[in-house]
Amino acid sequence: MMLFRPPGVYRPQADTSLLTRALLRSLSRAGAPPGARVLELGTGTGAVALAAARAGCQVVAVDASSQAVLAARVNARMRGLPVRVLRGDMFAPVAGEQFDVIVANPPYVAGEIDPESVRGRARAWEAGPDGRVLLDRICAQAPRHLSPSGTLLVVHSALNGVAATLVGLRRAGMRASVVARHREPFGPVMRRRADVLRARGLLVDGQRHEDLVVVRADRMEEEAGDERDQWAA
Ligand SMILES: C[S@@+](CC[C@H](N)C(=O)[O-])C[C@H]1O[C@@H](n2cnc3c(N)ncnc32)[C@H](O)[C@@H]1O
Repeated sequence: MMLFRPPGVYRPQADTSLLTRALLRSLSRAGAPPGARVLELGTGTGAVALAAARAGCQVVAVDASSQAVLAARVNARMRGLPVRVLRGDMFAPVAGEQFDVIVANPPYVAGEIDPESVRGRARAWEAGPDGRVLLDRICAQAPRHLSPSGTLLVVHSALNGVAATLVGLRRAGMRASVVARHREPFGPVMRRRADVLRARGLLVDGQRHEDLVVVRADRMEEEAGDERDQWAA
């Protein structure tokens, strides 16, 4: 069945499928909680959230765009899948809630436009000077929305700095690593922006591809807590 996608809503792309595959792999691992509570940040058409619901998870999907919220609700209803779709800024609509898995394919294209002020289709990709405005918020805030053994899966371009994501997550008390990587030719947005990014040293001459990465981070506050207790004793 085709996805309903009103104008301005992100068309699922290579980053969407890379993240979906990583999520399904993670859900099928031994020890993954059956009927896991899954949160998707920035759901767009809901493609990733639908895959989680199909796998038997209890799914909440959030997006800042009213058109995306409409699309995700319609797509879930057309398939008879129970996805709770909420409109709002990142974690705000789920304040105080915890999840076993959080997934995100956030905006991550570097540019001069302030992502907080952008509206329309560009909201799917505009992510500030180094493309990390939303990524850094996710790294910092995910731990408090994860259950004690919860997992974050976030996809972005290696151009945003994989080390920055790993360091940000480790600083937030998570065990983090790259679990998937895929080389993709630039899409239309990156082709238009390549000259600007090259001038700022973010691309090498002639580069027309980017590596997409999925970073997985597991909460380890229990272990950290145990260690702290040991030292305190
Ligand atoms: C790259 S698209 C990904 C869409 C979908 N998850 C997919 O993979 O096909 C990023 C999504 O994040 C949403 N978004 C942007 N800023 C947001 C924010 N502050 N809070 C929640 N969603 C946001 C956009 O509207 C867009 O739907």
